[in-house]
Formats: sequence, structure tokens, C-alpha cells
Amino acid sequence: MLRVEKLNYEVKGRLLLKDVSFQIRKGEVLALLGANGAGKSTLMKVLCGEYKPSNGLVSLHGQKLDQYDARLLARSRAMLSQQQHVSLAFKVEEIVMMGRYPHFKSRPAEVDIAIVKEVMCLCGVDEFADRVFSSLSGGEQQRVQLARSLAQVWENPDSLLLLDEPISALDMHYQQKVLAIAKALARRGFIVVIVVHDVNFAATYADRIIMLKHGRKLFDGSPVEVLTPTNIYTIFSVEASVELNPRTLRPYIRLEEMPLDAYLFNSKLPDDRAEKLSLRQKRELLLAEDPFLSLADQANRLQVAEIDLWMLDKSKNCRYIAKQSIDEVFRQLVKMGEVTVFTRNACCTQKTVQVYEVQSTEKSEGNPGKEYVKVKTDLWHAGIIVNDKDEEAIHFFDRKGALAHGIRLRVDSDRDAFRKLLTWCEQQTDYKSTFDPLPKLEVANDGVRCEHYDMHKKAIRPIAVRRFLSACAALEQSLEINVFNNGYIHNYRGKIKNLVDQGFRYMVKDERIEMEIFFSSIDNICLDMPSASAKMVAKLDFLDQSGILNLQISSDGELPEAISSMLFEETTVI
Ligand SMILES: Nc1ncnc2c1ncn2[C@@H]1O[C@H](COP(=O)(O)OP(=O)(O)OP(=O)(O)O)[C@@H](O)[C@H]1O
Repeated sequence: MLRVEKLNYEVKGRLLLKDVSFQIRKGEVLALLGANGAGKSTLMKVLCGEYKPSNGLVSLHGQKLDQYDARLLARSRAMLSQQQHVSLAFKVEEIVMMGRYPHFKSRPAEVDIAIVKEVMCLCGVDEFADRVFSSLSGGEQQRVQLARSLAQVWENPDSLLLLDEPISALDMHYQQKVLAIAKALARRGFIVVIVVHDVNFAATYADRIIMLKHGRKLFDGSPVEVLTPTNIYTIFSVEASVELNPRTLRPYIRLEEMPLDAYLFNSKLPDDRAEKLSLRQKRELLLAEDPFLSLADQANRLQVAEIDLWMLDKSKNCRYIAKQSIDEVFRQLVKMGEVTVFTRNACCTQKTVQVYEVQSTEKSEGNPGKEYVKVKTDLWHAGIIVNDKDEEAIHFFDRKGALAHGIRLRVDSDRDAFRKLLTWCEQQTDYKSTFDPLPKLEVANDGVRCEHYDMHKKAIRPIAVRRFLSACAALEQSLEINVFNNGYIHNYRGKIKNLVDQGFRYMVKDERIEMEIFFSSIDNICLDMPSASAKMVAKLDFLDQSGILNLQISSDGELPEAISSMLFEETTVI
């Protein structure tokens, strides 16, 4: 047994070890853990007898170390030091043989030669036997030193083996092997004390762990008792989580990354922390300032494309549809039964409940009485298919990565077609943002620019449009509504009944159509109708700041004079 009692070790008035006591039995592996400068190497040197304790006692098998005969002590304990001073000229075999010096007088006996061979073989240094020590790599040198220590006490299972950082220079294989050798020797009676820095190695190989801090023993016990997150933090000031290996019942320590920004410790570096935030973090900061920012505004402020934010929100439950796959996806939309189709541009959003109907761009007229979408899919640049508990949907994004069009499944929609598409999309390419951020105020719509209006066209104020729409709703006037975006037209024909006018929000909220018109984004509304009395079709063109047609509302057939006169009251000639 190794007994350490009330051990103090002092150098130049400084106590390097303070009141350290423990006992360790034959057959046990003790690991000493502690931060740099904690006193581990100092304790090892006291345990091997190199340093004399200032106070206290160290005894091996009942005998104080300083009472040991020097030769007997040399045969009863061996120490692999952290730093070994070796004369450069020695060969590997000569160094290992030094471990046998306490065992022979002038010449090594056969047994010494045999032991040296055996330990060299075990430590994988036999192939270097004739090489000069200094020509070996760091790890090879460490294994030679281990072989020397092992050679010293090889035949004495009562001995004490002290290994101070024996694996610090070793590769993974030898780290494991050296600790396994130490443990195997302990199982045959050796007392083994090992200093290691890797807590998981200590957890795996040690029977007992002592943790030192500032020369004091703070924690002492089995790995599972000692290696707790709190103890690890107390000793090393690092955050760790500890799991129990269910097979070995030994703890496994998982270290968390220590977050550190070089700006904090290098005064020569600029403070660019804000730039380094992840998109998610930047967005959180933005929403903390203004929780009601629309997705488009968030994308604008964060200088990313809207699709990036969609992918951020839905990444777990959505698949990316690359441009080359859009046509295939689009062809499948007609199979999904009744869905909500939505379209968005700078001036409005429109949602209609319909079976997806597509008209080619060549056809100029819609199918009367039926909603349709006139489309040129090549103007869409990406899509996503979302399958989460809140929505099952397919969204298409324009060349700026802004949401332009899509469908959302309803209760009665055909889910088989949707699932097939989802499976197909799973084999497609992964998402990588390829969009330029949307420059402020630039509109993604590539639609028709309306610069030339004939003499019948009039500019009309939003207030007149509101009144006109209210009258249409009240008198059940049927309308045709077309929303334009990037080469496609989303059409609705029918009555609008339920208007919600909250000033800044203007909405149609009916069963089969929902619309929101953003009057603040509309630059011009033009009326195409010769006169109030002519009982003609009225057509209103809503243009955005770039003069592009975003929305068109026309009367479906002639207007009663009561309604048309309202339009003329508020118009001014262009
Ligand atoms: N001869 C000495 N004179 C003064 N201070 C010493 C002396 N030897 C060691 N020390 C100091 O004692 C403390 C413990 O040193 P020790 O080598 O035991 O630490 P350690 O736990 O092995 O650290 P490491 O993990 O860095 O190897 C350190 O602060 C060291 O600087």
C-alpha cells in the first residue's frame, strides 16, 4: 500500500503541496488530474522519493520512503518523468537498459537483456534498438522512456509505477495501449499512479481519481463520483457535460466549445462581432426591435433573399426545389385537387381557393367563369416544398429569391400527389443560397411596364378605388381580378363581398378569395374607361413605383351608372 499523510511540500517559502493525504492499495490505478501548475508533477516527485516532504509522510508497503535502501527503492518504484534528461549520444537499447542498473553490478545478466527486449517489444521500440535516441520522434522517445521505467520494476508486482503524462506525445493507438499496459500491470499487483490531462482517459482506465488545485486535494473518489460537471468546472474552468456509458458504467465527458472572439483578446483586430452573427441571431435582434416586420422587410434589412429566411424557419421540414426541377413540380400542381393558390407582388397578395388551372401564356383569354393561372415558369428561380404540422405547401421564388407564387394544401386536397412530389424532391439538390439580396425599393417583378396610356386613361386616387370596391361589394357586382408577377397572371372572376378597410390594411376576405392591397406601395392607379355614362367595362391598372403593372381590377361586364360615376368623381386627367 502507498500511504500519503498530511503531506506538505515547500519551496522558497511557497507551499506547492498542502496537506495532501490518501492511500492506494496494490492493484489500483490512480489518476491525478489538475490544471497546469496544480502540483501533480511535484506530488509525483515526492511519491518517488526525489523530493523530501517538508511535513507529512509517504510510505510504501509500511516503510517510509526515506528509510528505504536506495537500491531496494530503485527496484520497488519506477518513475516516468514529464521531462527526462538524456544524453543525446545514447542508443535506444542503452537507455532502456538504464532501467536495469539497480539490478546488476557491472554487466547485465541474461535476465536483464531478456527484460529489455521484452519491454522494448511491448512499447514498439525494438525496431529502433540501435538508433541514437535523439534521432527518434517525440512519441517514439516517450515510448523508449516508458520502456526504461517498465524495465526497472518489471519482475516486481509489489512495486510502484509512477507515470507522469506518459501519453502526452503519443498517437491514439499508443495512448490506449500504454494506459492498457499500466492497468494490466496494476491488475497483477502493481500500484500505478498516472498523471493525465485527458479526463476521458482517466475515466476509462483509472479506478480512482484525485483532482488537485493549487497544491490541495479537492476531490477524491471513483471516476463516476469525481468527474461531475461542477468538479470539472472547479478544476479546469471549462463547461462539460457528463454521460454515463451504460456498458462500462464509467462517465464520458463531453466538452462544449469555448466561445471566443479574437477581437476580445487582440486589441489590434476590429470589432466585427455584429457581422459574425449567424443569420438566425441577426434576425432575432431585428425582431426584438420590431416584432411586426414583414418577411420581405426582414429580408431587405438583413440583406438576404426571402428564401433564405424561409429555409431558416422551415429547414427541418422542407425540401429545396432547384430551378431545373420547377417545371416538373409545376406540372404536378394540377393533380392536387382543390388548393389555396397564392400570388404576391409589391402591391398585393391574392389567395384563391381553386383546382389549379393553368393557361399557357399564348392564350390571351381566361376560361370564363373559372379561375386560372397564366404562367411562364422560367421566371421562377427556386422553390420549396414544405411539409410540417402548420403547413403543407409549395412556394416558388422569383429571381431575387422573393416569394412570388405557390399553393397550400387544404383539408380536401389530394395528399398522395403531394407526398409523391415530396419524395421526388428529396432526391433533388440541397439548398445553397444563390440569390443576391434584394436591393432596397427594387421590385422583383419583371412584368409589363406600363408607360404608354391612351387618352382615355385617367389617374385615379386610392380613395375612389376604395369607394368603388365597396359599391361593387354592396351591389354584388362581379369583378375580374388579375394579379401579375414575373410573367404569370393569377386570375379571379366573381363577386367580392367581405371588405376589411383598416386604413393601412385593405383586404378582401371571402371564402374563395382573399386579397390584401398595399396602397402604400402603389404609385399609380389608372382608369381605362371613356366616360361615366358610357356604361362600359371599367378597368383599373395598379402600377408600382417602377411603373410595372401589379394588379388589374375590371368590372365583369358593364357597370351600373351608380358605380361608374363614383370613379369619375375622383379622377384627374393624366
Ligand atoms: N523548484 C520550484 N521552485 C518554485 N516553484 C516551483 C518549483 N517547482 C515547481 N514549482 C511551481 O509549483 C507549481 C506546481 O508545479 P507542477 O510541475 O507540480 O505542476 P503540474 O500540476 O505538474 O503542472 P503541469 O500540468 O503544467 O505539468 C507550479 O506553479 C510551478 O511553477
